[in-house]
Amino acid sequence: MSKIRIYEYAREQNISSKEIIEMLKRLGHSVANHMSVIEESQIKEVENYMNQLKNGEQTSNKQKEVAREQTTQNKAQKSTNTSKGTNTQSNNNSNKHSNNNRKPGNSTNAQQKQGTQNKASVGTQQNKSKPSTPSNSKNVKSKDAKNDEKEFAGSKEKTKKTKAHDKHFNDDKSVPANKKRRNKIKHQRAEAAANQDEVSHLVISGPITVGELGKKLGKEPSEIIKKLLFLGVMATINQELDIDAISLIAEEYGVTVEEKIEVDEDQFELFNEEDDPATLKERPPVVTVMGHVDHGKTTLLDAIRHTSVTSTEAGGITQHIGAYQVEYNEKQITFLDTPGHAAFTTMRARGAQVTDIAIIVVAADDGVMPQTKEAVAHAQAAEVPIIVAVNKMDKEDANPDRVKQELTELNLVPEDWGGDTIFVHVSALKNEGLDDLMEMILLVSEVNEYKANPDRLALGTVIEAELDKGRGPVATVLVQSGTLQIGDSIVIGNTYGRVRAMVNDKGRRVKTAAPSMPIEIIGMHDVPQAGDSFKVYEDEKKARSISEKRSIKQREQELGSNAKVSLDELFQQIQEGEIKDLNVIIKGDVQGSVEALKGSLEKIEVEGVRVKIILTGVGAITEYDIMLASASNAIVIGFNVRPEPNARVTAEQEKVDVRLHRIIYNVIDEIESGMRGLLDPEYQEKVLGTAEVRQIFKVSKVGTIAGSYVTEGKITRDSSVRLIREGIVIHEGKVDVLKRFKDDVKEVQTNYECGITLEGFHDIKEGDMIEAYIMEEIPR
Ligand SMILES: Nc1nc2c(ncn2[C@@H]2O[C@H](COP(=O)(O)OP(=O)(O)OP(=O)(O)O)[C@@H](O)[C@H]2O)c(=O)[nH]1
Repeated sequence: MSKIRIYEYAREQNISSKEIIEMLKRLGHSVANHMSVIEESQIKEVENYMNQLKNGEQTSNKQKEVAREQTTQNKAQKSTNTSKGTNTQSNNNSNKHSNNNRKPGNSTNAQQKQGTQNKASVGTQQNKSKPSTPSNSKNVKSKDAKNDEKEFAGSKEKTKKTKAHDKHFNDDKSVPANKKRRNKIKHQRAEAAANQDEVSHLVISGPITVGELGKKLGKEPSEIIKKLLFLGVMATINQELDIDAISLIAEEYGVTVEEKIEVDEDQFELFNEEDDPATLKERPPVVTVMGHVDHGKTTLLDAIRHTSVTSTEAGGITQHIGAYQVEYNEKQITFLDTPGHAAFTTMRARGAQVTDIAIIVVAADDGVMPQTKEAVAHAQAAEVPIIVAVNKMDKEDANPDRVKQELTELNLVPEDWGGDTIFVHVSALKNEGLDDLMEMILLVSEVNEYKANPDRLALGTVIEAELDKGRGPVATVLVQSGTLQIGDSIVIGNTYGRVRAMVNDKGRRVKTAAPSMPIEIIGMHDVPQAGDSFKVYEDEKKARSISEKRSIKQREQELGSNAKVSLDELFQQIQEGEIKDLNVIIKGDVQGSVEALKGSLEKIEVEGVRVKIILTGVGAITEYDIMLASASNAIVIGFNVRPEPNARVTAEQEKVDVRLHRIIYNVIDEIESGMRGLLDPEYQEKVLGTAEVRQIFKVSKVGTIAGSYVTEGKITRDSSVRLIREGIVIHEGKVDVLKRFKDDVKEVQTNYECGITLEGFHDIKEGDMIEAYIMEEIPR
């Protein structure tokens, strides 16, 4: 064994990779992550370090022997306990005792193996293990704090030699041993008492580092580190401790800890301000209509609007904004008239859920089509109730049973077939079945009791927004809670302003907008984006400061974070418990391969993580696929297909991991490796550019020359290329010759024409796209 990756070594040693990384860092080696390779010499250093720690602990354990004897009986008794609560209480004891016979630092694994017995130990490094409850911790302290105080005294002698009072202790060699000990304890108590005067109660609002905790407790960080070590946690001064670890450490100093959950005022979309149930009033349901192209969405929405208009206010059918309300049986229903997918994808990707009910329109003469499947996937991913409108029932070849059959395969089982999905037969063209549909919407909404508090400052979501030449930034928003009023100071996305005017869906100016009401507003300083949240504040100054904070935060996030799942980080996220289902979207060239891939991927299960396929489809990867992936935290697999150009841009913006393959085995291997943390992340593909084949020249000795036009980036002589026909990869290989006019050239930039021949491949056609790429090493 000369070179080995950290996670492999960690596995061998039964220690977490994090702990090994931590040790290496302390030893002055810079390592990137669990995939980093370590040398044999480094391993030796780590082993020495572990031995030192082990010996150190054993020495201090000896010092504790007397104290331990007192608790031996307890231990024996406790080790036979099986109830979780009791074991939790014994946690500190068992931890310390087990320090005798295990390597330091392997606490995490050891704890995991011991099951609940050690579960409540300070799971700081993993940050996920459940804490002991405060009452348990108190019990821990009653017996163990005293031991720890002694042990702590021992450690202090070692770590704080330079401090004056400790020097005095150590130098005091003439004093007899017993007296020395007595002095020490006295000193310790005095110090503890002094500290208690200083601090007896801490208010913490989230994780803090070891150093910060030391400061708050008036203790040296090294003391805290030592204490953590005895609790089985290796920590550095800059390591963050969770609230449970903080409580345990603080309690050892007799300090109580209170966790104050600070609400990040500017991140208002992230938390729900709970309204008192008594203040909640019924609100109209918000409905989105989705379906395959030409299955009749627009006709259906028009018919619904018309029904409502003719029954309530003749004449005013002009729709001004992308959402409207209709009245039926004296109840209001809000319809979002944005392209169905956008309502789900763009908004969900931003964390906004505006739709209560999804209507999936399927033409009875055509059945389930690719966009029907997509629509169903979006609605299912958003977990909203679905009503199926089987449209075009007036047509002779209408076959509603086929629709039912096909939708059953997507887990939408009709009620009359024993399922719970409502199917309504309609003809949007002939205005038939609309009453049924409206009644079903009201029924679903009655069952789900959609409610909001109208008597508060409003909050909601932007449906669409634009810059109007005359009026400035204009946004159509949906009020989701509270009542929006003219003059309100509003933060909307990253901009703010004062609501100067509001126009409703009938084009009328209004002064207030209640929950579920779509409204067009003007008065913002900038144009927000669809899916942005808005919130009203008491005054404009506050709104302005909140919006500034939001802008800064967003910029920081854009710069530094990648919160989405990527295969490279998957293993880490699985280990940290962030992922249980790996959501995957598969797009492929033919249905057969998509199905085969789906079947194989669903069989993979690693460390309790399953692959969950949320959408499959045939054809190029579209922007909608990317937005769905972004909204559902999924990765996208393209099998023999490529992303459309705007999909590629969106994937970069949304930081969606798109994996493109031509061999099923490679896909399976890659996903499985990612899940096991074995992915080799050293190389990644970088697309250089794309050229469109505009003319074909067949030359007898040369073969097919593709007269091409570089539409994006550049094509280089030494790049690898893919030939793409209608979104499907026909060939992968190398450029043979690259020419501008008669000259061989090294590269051709955007907006230039060129002649390209491919190595060993001549079946090029006009309209094909040539994508050039290189394999690039990922900097570590
Ligand atoms: N026979 C019949 N035709 C219908 C019905 N509903 C819609 N159509 C026709 O189907 C065609 C497509 O309808 P649209 O409402 O434009 O379909 P869509 O789903 O909105 O289509 P896109 O907006 O392009 O996505 C039009 O010619 C409609 O007249 C129906 O109930 N019966």
